[in-house]
Amino acid sequence: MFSSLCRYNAPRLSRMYSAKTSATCTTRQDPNKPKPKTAIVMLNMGGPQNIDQVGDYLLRIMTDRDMIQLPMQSKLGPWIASRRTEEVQKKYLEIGGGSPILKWTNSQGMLLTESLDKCLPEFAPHKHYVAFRYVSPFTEDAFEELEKDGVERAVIFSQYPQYSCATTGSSLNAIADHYKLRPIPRHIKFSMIERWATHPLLARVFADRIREKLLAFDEEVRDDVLILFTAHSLPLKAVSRGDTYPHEVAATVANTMIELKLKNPHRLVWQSKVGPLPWLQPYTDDSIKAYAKQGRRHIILVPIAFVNEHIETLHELDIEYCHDVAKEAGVVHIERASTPNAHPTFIAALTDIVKNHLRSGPAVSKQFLTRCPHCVSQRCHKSKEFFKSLCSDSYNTQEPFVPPPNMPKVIITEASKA
Ligand SMILES: C=CC1=C(C)c2cc3[nH]c(cc4nc(cc5[nH]c(cc1n2)c(C)c5CCC(=O)O)C(CCC(=O)O)=C4C)c(C)c3C=C
Ligand code: FES
Ligand SMILES: [Fe+2]
Repeated sequence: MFSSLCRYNAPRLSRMYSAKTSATCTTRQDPNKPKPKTAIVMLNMGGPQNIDQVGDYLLRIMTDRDMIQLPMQSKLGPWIASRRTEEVQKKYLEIGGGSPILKWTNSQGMLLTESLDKCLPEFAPHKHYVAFRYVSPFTEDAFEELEKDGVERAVIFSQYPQYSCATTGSSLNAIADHYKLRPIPRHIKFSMIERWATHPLLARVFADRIREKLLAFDEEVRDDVLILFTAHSLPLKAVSRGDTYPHEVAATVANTMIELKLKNPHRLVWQSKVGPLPWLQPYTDDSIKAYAKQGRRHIILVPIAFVNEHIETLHELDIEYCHDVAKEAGVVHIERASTPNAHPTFIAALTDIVKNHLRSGPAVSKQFLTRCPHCVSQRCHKSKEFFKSLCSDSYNTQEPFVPPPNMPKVIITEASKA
């Protein structure tokens, strides 16, 4: 049974976006909205909205030295990008013509700010700004827009739950670069949420997503289904440098298993390697094949480092692994857990994270200010100094993080079901 692919309808993009998309494209048009007081800047890498954007998107990724360091990068990066373009364009065509990441980020932003307006009236009105690293709406545009809107405070909120210097770190460096070229708006109080891998409601939403799919298995095998958590891999060079991403992903996995309260076996495996250098293993496709050989033929794949659907889930997991690889390996039944998307518990998680942050900070965490043990990048050093100064007026940067006393209360509103 290869039902993930059959049952899942890849969301079709309702319209093609122009080259430059507003950072607040779904909220900007409303003239009745009051002037925002608090900006929620949602950092992510972004994905191409149509296949014409794929070439430039890949070029930006492969030439970003925060993302990956290649030998002779100025030549090898563009070469890998152009060699990959046609193949990646085909994949985007197979999932509806582009990445749904903008659609999901906007839905999450709208639901989050609605919910914040209700529970934090002292900071309202809140407005979300989408800040993508490699495609429009770009990070720089989001900051220009929030300055124009005249906000009083801005929360820089990474949408990667687990921090990596390659992903969130790269977006933050782009903000530091942006303000090298223009005056820093000192009247705005800036602060940052750069990681939230261990938030209890994140584990709860992943556990819900797994339970949804466990029900599709026959009762006799349900307790033995192998839960295969899968995350985007990372070059081994970055792991050896001390990037925190692998252990933060493992922490989300552990919390999810605790929340599930099930005795099913589980493992963490890695997907989406790019380029010639060695990356963190075991790879997801190899693991499916190897487990099938060992006789483990009932599997759920759980994308644990993505909060919304995109090419890595809709194509790599659903089409390549759940369908092609699993079928060939003789897997009897494989399912793929949905990503959080607009699940009400996920919106409650985002709300709780921002609420705790705005109420008790810190504006910038000590964890962020500490570099990887083997980091030699002056860019990282300068960017951390920049954020220390940018966020210093907002709260006491020395204030320790106070985790919520108990499991936060989940207030489920009539948020749209994913
Ligand atoms: C070049 C090196 C890359 C590193 C390191 C890397 C880390 C990394 N990426 C994500 C999340 C996503 N990556 C996505 C696509 C994507 N990633 C890379 C390269 C690296 N990623 C490329 C070249 C691409 C484009 C697609 C492809 O060519 O295969 C996406 C999908 C975006 C979308 O379609 O909407 C996500 C999400 C994480 C979490 C991560 C970890 C450190
Ligand atoms: S590479 Fe991690 S802080 Fe520089
Ligand atoms: Fe990636």
